[in-house]
Amino acid sequence: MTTSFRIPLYIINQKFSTKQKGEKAKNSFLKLMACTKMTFTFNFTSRSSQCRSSKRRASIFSFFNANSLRLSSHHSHGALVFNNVLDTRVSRSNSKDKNKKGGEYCWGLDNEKPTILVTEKLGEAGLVVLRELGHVECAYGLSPQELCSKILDCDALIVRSGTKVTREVFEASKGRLKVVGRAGVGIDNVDLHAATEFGCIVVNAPTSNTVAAAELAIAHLAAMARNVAKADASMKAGKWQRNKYVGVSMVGKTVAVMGFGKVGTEVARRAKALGMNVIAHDPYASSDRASGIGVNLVSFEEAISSADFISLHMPLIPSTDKILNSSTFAKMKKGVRIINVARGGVMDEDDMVRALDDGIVSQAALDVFTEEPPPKDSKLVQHENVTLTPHLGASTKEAQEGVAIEIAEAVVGALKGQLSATALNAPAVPPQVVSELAPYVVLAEKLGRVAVQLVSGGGSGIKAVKVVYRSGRSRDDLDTRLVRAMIIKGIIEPISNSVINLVNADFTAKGKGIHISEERVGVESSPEQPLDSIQLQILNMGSKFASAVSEGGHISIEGKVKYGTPHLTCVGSLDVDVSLEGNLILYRQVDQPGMIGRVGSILGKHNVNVSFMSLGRTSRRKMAIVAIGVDEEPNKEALHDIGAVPAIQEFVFLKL
Ligand SMILES: NC(=O)c1ccc[n+]([C@@H]2O[C@H](COP(=O)([O-])OP(=O)(O)OC[C@H]3O[C@@H](n4cnc5c(N)ncnc54)[C@H](O)[C@@H]3O)[C@@H](O)[C@H]2O)c1
Ligand SMILES: O=C(O)[C@H](O)COP(=O)(O)O
Repeated sequence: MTTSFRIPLYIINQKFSTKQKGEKAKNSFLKLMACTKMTFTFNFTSRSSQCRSSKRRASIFSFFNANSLRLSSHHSHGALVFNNVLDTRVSRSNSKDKNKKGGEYCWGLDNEKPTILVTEKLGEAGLVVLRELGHVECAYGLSPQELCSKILDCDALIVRSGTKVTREVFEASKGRLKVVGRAGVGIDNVDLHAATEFGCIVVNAPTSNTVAAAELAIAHLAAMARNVAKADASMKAGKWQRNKYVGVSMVGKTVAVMGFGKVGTEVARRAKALGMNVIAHDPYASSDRASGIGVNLVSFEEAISSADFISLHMPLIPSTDKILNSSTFAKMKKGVRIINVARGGVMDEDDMVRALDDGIVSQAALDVFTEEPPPKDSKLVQHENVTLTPHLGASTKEAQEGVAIEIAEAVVGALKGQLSATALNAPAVPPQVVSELAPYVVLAEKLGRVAVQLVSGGGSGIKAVKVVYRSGRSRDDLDTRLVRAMIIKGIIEPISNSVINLVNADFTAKGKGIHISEERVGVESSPEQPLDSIQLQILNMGSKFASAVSEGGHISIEGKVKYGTPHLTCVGSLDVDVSLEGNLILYRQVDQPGMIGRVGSILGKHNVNVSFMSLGRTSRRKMAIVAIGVDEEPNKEALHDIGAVPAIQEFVFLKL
């Protein structure tokens, strides 16, 4: 059931700052209806239980909180600060709602619902979440060519393990694809590198199928030990072969869990409960965590050579590709039994057939294969000592319901510009960090834009950028990744056709040969605010506005956040104070009376509205830098007239 209610908001320069949840959160919203200025529409879906819908309401509420969402009557500023990070927008809706009064806004991407393509079966609960936000198209069994042609019209793609999301898919999307959601854990079918390059965030659903996969591993282990599948087939063939299918006991046997992550840990717990001696190998797991559940972490060699059963639970990555091969099989105990519910690629399947034929491996139980489905005549598939399931590890009703919701919420969050905790190619920035850095993110991008326009001959030759953060916070209490990404966006976007976001910022800067260095300078300021100022230096480049070059010889500008808005506070070595909004004229003049009136009247004559003005000077009647904010872009004649004022020695017009 979907309930929909409209929440008018009147929130000016004020943060939501409550931790209320559920009904309380709803009531808070409703109270705000009393002082309506604008109408915002949110759809809350009430699923199986009240708890679920409360959770959803609370999550939307915390979304506001997390993004320091301040909606003012200027709708352009109503766009979430975070839009700058992943490039989604909250914009004026084309709603045909007859009851609407005044401007109505709703979540959306440039006035349109996003299109979400689902290429493999996804639980209905997930589809419901997705449909709240966008158009959902389920198209199963697409060929690579069909996927490439469809992707052009899609903002998000949701896959399981059966869809190969290759570089070609990202290329074909021509930048429209903003998020790939993997409804499950393994992302070996997604070209992460290409996704990052194209600024597409990849999220997965890592937790919901853990138990299902562990249960299948244990089911395979027990069924293999007791010949369940073979005995079943034999009986169905009309036989009664009690002596032929004598199995082996599990109690007291050693099982080596290879990969002590989420699934491996759950397998270990269950194997312990079966009375098995559990050892594990995982180069990255902590021995404390292992010993906490009675598991001994051992080396790879020890694990494979001492185990009666080996259960594989590592990801398929270059270092695990064919990690089981003829040389490792040779080190195993004769008669070892192997279970693989991880990925087919972690073992060499031809070598496995040989190890089975040689009796090194007495039995294998496999859920995953190098090629899925494997060829029908595969020797491995046909081997009498191999038991198979068609990649069913995650296939329980419960896991699929959980995975569907988990991935749908991650994809919806990413489409709204939120960073997902399960993002695989973007830094996981905690919501509170996003929240407090929100105004600095805007400042950072504006500083980048200003700086690049000050470079003479365009900014394409920029090779080195230095960012100096002044902060009253302790050294390890400042996460600059968001801010750095937005500086890169500000510098690169005006001089290229790249679209930069948090996913691809560092990658793009590197690709363009721009080295970004960062420095932290401790200052006496309230640790409440994460940053006192951001200074941006473009190194080793000439400037078209010589006054922007600092004593150190670099183009240098500095900015601060004041009253929640970004301000330019220093150009070169001179202090100014202008709000970074609209467009900016910077000029250097001889400090003398009448200059402000003179320039002001030129702008007035050309119908250019001045929004603010600031002057910084070396000393009385010497030299001054003036920054003038203008709402409109002055025409050539106006700029010429300003340049012709005798006391103005140089000037530059900057678009923010
Ligand atoms: N068959 C299925 O349907 C199914 C279901 C869920 C997960 N899986 C697969 O199971 C595997 C594990 O999933 P998870 O959720 O536990 O992932 P996870 O990331 O929680 O755990 C993987 C573990 O492997 C470890 N590892 C990395 N390199 C290793 C190496 N060389 N040797 C040993 N360990 C190594 C990692 O440190 C990590 O602890 C993945 O391949 C996943 O795709 C399959
Ligand atoms: O990595 C996973 O999550 C599992 O292999 C499940 O894959 P599936 O979604 O294709 O069932």
